[in-house]
Amino acid sequence: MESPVIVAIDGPSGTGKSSTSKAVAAELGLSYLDTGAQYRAITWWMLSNGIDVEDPDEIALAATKPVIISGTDPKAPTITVDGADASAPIRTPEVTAAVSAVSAVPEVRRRLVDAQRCAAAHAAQGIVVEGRDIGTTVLPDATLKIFLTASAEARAARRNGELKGGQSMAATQEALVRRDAADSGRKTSPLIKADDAVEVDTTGLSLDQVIECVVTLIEEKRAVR
Ligand SMILES: Nc1ncnc2c1ncn2[C@@H]1O[C@H](COP(=O)(O)OP(=O)(O)O)[C@@H](O)[C@H]1O
Ligand SMILES: Nc1ccn([C@@H]2O[C@H](COP(=O)(O)OP(=O)(O)O)[C@@H](O)[C@H]2O)c(=O)n1
Repeated sequence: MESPVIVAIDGPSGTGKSSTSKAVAAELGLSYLDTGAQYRAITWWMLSNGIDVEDPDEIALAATKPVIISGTDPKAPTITVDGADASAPIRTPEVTAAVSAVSAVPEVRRRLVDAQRCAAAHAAQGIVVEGRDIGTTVLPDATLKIFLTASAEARAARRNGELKGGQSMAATQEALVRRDAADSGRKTSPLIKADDAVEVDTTGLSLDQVIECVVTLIEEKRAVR
């Protein structure tokens, strides 16, 4: 019996991790886990409960309090916090501005990484897990590791497209680069390409081309197992 395929897709903001991961998982009948949504969810809980997100000690003390549950159907992924749907509030600018600080706290990472590994272990058909540290820390033995990249300009343009012009391109790019730096520069599980990850620069590619590329890489891996 072939063991389930485990795919790790990491990379900075706006490279296409979520869009690609969901589409690839749906096409191949795999589960899907958005680990960024989990970090956003715990950040939203902290903000909603008056935790000072500039105080790592206060964050650490509260790290295990919220119950965070991710649904892994790529066609309809879900995330709840203490039983309530959190899919909308976790995408607000307030959460986006605070998530890197909360995510840098080891106690936060420890509880979420345990949950991520558990989800991967229970995905009978296999799973695509996207984030910042999946290939390096969460699932180092993944069947295939992809590291998506793109120019800061392309990523800002894509993000701005999503924000429906809520802020200038320059402001979006500046916020993106700042968060990338925070994620890459932190001590615990920094954003970095795993040595055995396949890098895909998506700058000049359409989303469909990226999806096709990743599906092909997975099928090639499966063929030699
Ligand atoms: N290669 C691409 N070309 C054009 N648009 C893209 C590409 N990849 C993703 N997008 C779009 O950019 C936005 C951000 O993509 P997303 O998958 O959320 O990136 P990430 O999860 O890496 O932040 C979405 O609107 C998505 O449809
Ligand atoms: N595996 C992960 C995933 C996200 N994160 C943190 O969560 C934030 C939001 O992740 P996200 O994937 O929702 O962000 P985008 O790439 O969609 O902009 C990141 O900027 C990181 O600070 C992390 O630390 N580790």
